[in-house]
Formats: sequence, C-alpha cells, structure tokens
Amino acid sequence: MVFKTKERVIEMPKVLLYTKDERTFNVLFNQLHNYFHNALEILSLEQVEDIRQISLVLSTSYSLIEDIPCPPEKKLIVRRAINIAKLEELISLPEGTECLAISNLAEAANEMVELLYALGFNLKLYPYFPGAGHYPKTVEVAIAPSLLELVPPSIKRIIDIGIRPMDFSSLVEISVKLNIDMEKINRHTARYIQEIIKLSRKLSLSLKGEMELNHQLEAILNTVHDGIIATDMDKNIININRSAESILGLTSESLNNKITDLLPMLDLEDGDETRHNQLITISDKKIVVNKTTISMNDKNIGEVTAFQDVTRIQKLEHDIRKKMKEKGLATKYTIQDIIGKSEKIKEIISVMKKIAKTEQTVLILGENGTGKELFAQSIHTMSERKNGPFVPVNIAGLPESLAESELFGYEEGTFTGGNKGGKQGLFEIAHNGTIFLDEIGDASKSLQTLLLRALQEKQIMRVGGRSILPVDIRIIAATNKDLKKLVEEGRFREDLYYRLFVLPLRIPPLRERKMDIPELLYHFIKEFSLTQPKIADAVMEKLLNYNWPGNVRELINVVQYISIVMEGNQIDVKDLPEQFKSRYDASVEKEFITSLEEEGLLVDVYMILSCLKELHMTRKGIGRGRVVDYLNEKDFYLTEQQVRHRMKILSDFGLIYSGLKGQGSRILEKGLILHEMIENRLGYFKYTDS
Ligand SMILES: Nc1ncnc2c1ncn2[C@@H]1O[C@H](COP(=O)(O)OP(=O)(O)OP(=O)(O)O)[C@@H](O)[C@H]1O
Repeated sequence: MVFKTKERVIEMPKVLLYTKDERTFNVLFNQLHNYFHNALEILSLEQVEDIRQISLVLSTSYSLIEDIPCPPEKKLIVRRAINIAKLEELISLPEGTECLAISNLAEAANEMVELLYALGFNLKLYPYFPGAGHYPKTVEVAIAPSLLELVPPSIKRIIDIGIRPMDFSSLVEISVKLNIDMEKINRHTARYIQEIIKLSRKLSLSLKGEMELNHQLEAILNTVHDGIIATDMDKNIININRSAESILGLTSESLNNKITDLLPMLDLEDGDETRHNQLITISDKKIVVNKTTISMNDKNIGEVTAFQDVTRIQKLEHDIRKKMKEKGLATKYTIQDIIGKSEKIKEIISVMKKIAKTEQTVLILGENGTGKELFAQSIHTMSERKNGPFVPVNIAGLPESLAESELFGYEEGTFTGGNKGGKQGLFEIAHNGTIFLDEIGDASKSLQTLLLRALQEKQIMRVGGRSILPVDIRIIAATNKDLKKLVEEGRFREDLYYRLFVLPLRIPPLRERKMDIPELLYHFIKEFSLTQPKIADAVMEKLLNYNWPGNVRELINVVQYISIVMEGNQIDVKDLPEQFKSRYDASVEKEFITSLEEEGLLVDVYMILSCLKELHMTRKGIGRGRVVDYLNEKDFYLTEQQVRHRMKILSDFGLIYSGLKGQGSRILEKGLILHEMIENRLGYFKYTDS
C-alpha cells in the first residue's frame, strides 16, 4: 500500500514592490526573494490587478506610494543599507573632497548624505537629484548608486557605490507585518548573517596591503553589527571594532594582545572547512565565527575574524513575537496549516476563502477535535483583519460569575480589589480584529442575552460603566452541539441562533473523510520528529477502518503514543494504543478460539484462564499444582501433564506469562480479553464462581 503526501496548496501573501527605477526594483526584488524565498509573492505595480489583494506595499520613498489607495498600515518605506564591498573607492578620497550624492529622488539623495556622514566620511556632500538645480562649479566627484545617467556632464569622476540594498531591520519588519513565522525568520537570520559575513570578508580582502586601518574604515567597522577583529601574522590584535568589544565584553586595551591569549576559542584551526560559519559559545553567547586570511603578493600578512552574536538576534526576534502575542495579534494557524486533500476539505477551503472576504458572522459546526479553531484562525488570517487581533474565548470555560466582566470589562471601582483604571474586556481587546466564541452552545441563558445585545448593536458597555463603546469586530462562533435542537428544546435563544447562523461552515468528522488520514498521519509523524518510519500495511488498514470519535485531535494523540512506544523504524500493530488492539486481535483470536474448539480444548483452556484470572489479583505467579487444585475444587479434572500442555499453548499465544522455573504463571491483558470472548462463545457461566 502506498500513501503519498501530496503537495500542499500554499497561499502566499502578495507584496507590491514600488521603486522609481527598474534596477532598484531588481536589487530589492532579489534581496526579498533571497530572504523570504516562497513565503511571499512580489509584484510590480503593473502586475497588480486588485490592490485589495495586496498585503503590504513596499517602497523606497513615501512620495512614490502616497497615492496608492490602501491604508497607511499597509505601506512600508524600507530603510536602505550601504554595500560595504563598494566602499573601497570612497575610502581613498582625500578629506574634504566635494561630492554630489546622486539619487533619482530628493528623499533618497538626502538620506544618502546623512548615511555617509554617519559612516564617518569627512567629505563635503551635496544631495543631487533630477530637478535639484545648481551645485557649486568646483564639484568634480559624484557618488552614484549605479544611476550613472543622472550624473551631470561637468563631473570628472564617478564613484559607483552600486544599488543600495534594504537593511536587515526592514526585513524583520516585513516578516512581522506579514506574520511570517518564527522558524522562517530564523532561517532568514542565518542567511543574513552569512551575507554580512560575506561582505566583511570582501571588505577584508579589499584591505590587502593596508594593515593600518584608517579612521574612516574604523568608523565603518563600528557601524557594522558584526564583531570584527584583525590580527597580524603573529596573532597580535591590531584592530577591534565596537561590536566585537561589546559582544565579547572587551575593552580597547585588548589591542596588541595576542588573540591566542585573549580569546583562544576564536583562534580557529586553519583549513577551510573549520574556518567558516563555525558556531562557538563564549560566556553563554552563541557566536558564528568566520575567518579570512589577508595576503599580499602571495604572502599571508594577517587575518580578519568576523563574528555575529546569534543569541542577540534570536532574542530580538523573540521579543517581537512576544509583543505580538501580548497584544493578542499572533495567530498560530493559517490556511496552509490545514492538512487534507479530500473533496470535503477542498470544498470547505474554497468556501472559507469566500467567507474570509466578507465581514459576516461565521458559525463553525463540527465534532470535537475536527479543527474548528484551526479553521477560525485561518479565516481570520485570510481576511482584511489579519493584522488585527484574534481573540479566542472558550465560553464553556467561563465561570458564570465572571463571564460578563471577562467579556465586556469593568470600570474602576466596580469590584473591590479590581484593577485600577478598570479592565478591558475580551470584546474590547478584539477591536479591529476577530473574536472567536468557542463552544457557544454552552452559554448560559443570561450570557446568551448579553451576547445577543453585543452582537446586535456592535457596541458594549463595561460592567459598572455608563458610556457605550462601539467595537469593530468580526464574530466567529463554534460549537459541537446541535444548536437547532437546543433552540427547539428552549435551551438556546432563537434570536441569538439566527444572529449566528449567517454563514455556517460544517466541518465533517474525520471518519467521513478518511482519505485525509494518511496525510495527517505523515504530517504529525514529522511533527513528533519520528524519522520517517515505515508503516506496516496492517497499521494503515486499522487506522482507515477506525471511526475516530475524537477526530484529528485523537489522531494526534495516537501518533504521540506511537512515538513513545515504538522501537526500530517500522510502526507495527503492536505500537498502536488500546482502541486499535482489541479490535484487531479479535479476528486473530476468533480464529484461535475456533481452532481450540476443533481440538476439543476450549473448555480446558477456559477453565485454566478462569483460574489465573481469579488468582490474578494476588499478583503472584501461580504454579501448575495450584491450578490443578483449583480445577479439582470446581469438579474439573485435568492432570498436571495436561495442564502443562494447555498452558504452553496459552503462553505461546501471548495470553499468559510463564515465568522461569518456580515462578509460576500469570494471566496477561490479552488473556483477560480472550477469557471474556470464550465466555461469550460458550454462552454459559457454569464454571465460574457466580
Ligand atoms: N485538517 C487539519 N490539518 C491539520 N491539523 C488539524 C486539522 N484539523 C485539526 N487539526 C489539529 O487538531 C487539533 C484539534 O483541532 P482544534 O482544536 O482546532 O479542534 P476543535 O474542533 O476546535 O476542537 P474542540 O471542539 O474540542 O475545541 C489541533 O491541534 C489542530 O491543529
């Protein structure tokens, strides 16, 4: 039997990248593509058919995207870094040289001037852009980010610093805005570190013959977040930047010390393999280290060690995620997390996409563990509100006495010991987002009345408050109960039912879409990091035949169980939890019972099992002699020889455990089940005590 996990359809957020010229577009496009790979789709303005489908508009300048009709929170002006590898020529300019800083937009030209000053260049810089007008006649040099056609004819020397890439903080900001998950950000971080290290390496290579780093270079090194240490051939430290000092907790006194004395762990072994991207730990910090040899005329003259504090970047990202979580902004799931290719799931997903575009109330119906919350979160992340909060409320879990204040908040002074300044309710927190009312069928009558009012009026009043707060929220409710029936029984308000029953979404139980089982199984196997085990055909057959009362949640539990008990790399029937075993063994054991019957041994075996079962409670092994005595007491006569023969059969079949000599035998779980089955087969209880 072969089960294949099929490719998942992935919905990527669409990003509009808008730049003044095509070359900048290409550089930024490549950079975005390198960092985010397939996590987002990047479009140019011409490719956008409907601006409402765009999750984020990126540009190098606000003036460019001012008129694009979308809310300001969907627009992001990216910050630009400078290409370190291209700075070599700039460093060579004498102090005070007059230069034009050229760009196609005033904003960008001014920004370049600021950046170059911040980098410590002691030049006289004039921003220059189309329409900028006059500049002093004496200026002979232009610094241009590849836009050479903009350079006025009077300029004698052009320094091309290349198109400026986006800086890392903008990339992180994009990740956060688009809710690209932590794991992906982490992968980007690794890539970013590599990139920076490549730049530093290029920089060190461009310093051939210049072991005396001048002030400008030092200033540049100090703006880099990487730690950089340069050493001479005798391993004396001849330059150390500020980041290196702060990452390693050093002072400038470390200069002229030998790196081997001061930081022996940074003195990586020679040989290419070990010198690149090596991860080391220095006083609880994880650091990626790279080392490059500087050579002149084929002679090595020193080394540059560049390193990044991975812990710091991870912490930064962690803080961002934490902040999002605190604000209730973070949803765990998107439509990409929904596993399944059955017709039913495909149909639900297509309905969900339509539902997500609307603002209407959704009612998700389905048994426990079918994924109602997963679907609710996916609707939220697909909707216009995805950047707003998603606030889940478990109605069944709200104690009646607290429900009102939890949902609607309270004013200061309402409760003794209440918060100063009152407290926001969950409806208020969900403002501009989605509130997910789970297990709505469990709401008490009084809570139903309160909910009805909030839903009808889209406004709430805090407990003890006098003013009304309008809230802009989308409601998704869910239940595993038959709401219609509750209405008929008078246990659920009819008017609330019709408020909720606007867009119903029915999630079928897993037994009605068994085709999804293999894919779900493989997915969770991967999640519990079982290394691609083989799955015995019999196992798959059992999983497919099972009726899954606990739905996907039960399947997750089964995989977890398997991950604990399995040995080797094949999942066998024996690795399945109880609910599968008894059903499976039934057929095998039925055959066993039939064969015992044919051999005329069934009653004998039953009597022996009854004996072991009865004495089972003592937890001690029972010897053959004891069994013979027991049978005698019941007027059932077998010789010790016969008992031994029958017990051997039982032990071979795994129904009893016969210990080493003298320890006697004990009935096993399977023996108890078989005992019950024979009892049913025999249909009378003549031989039991009762
Ligand atoms: N189609 C699916 N693909 C991947 N994971 C799923 C799917 N359906 C459910 N799950 C997972 O199963 C678990 C249970 O889902 P969830 O909590 O959303 O169910 P529920 O219907 O809300 O349950 P309850 O009614 O008991 O609250 C979650 O871990 C969820 O991620």
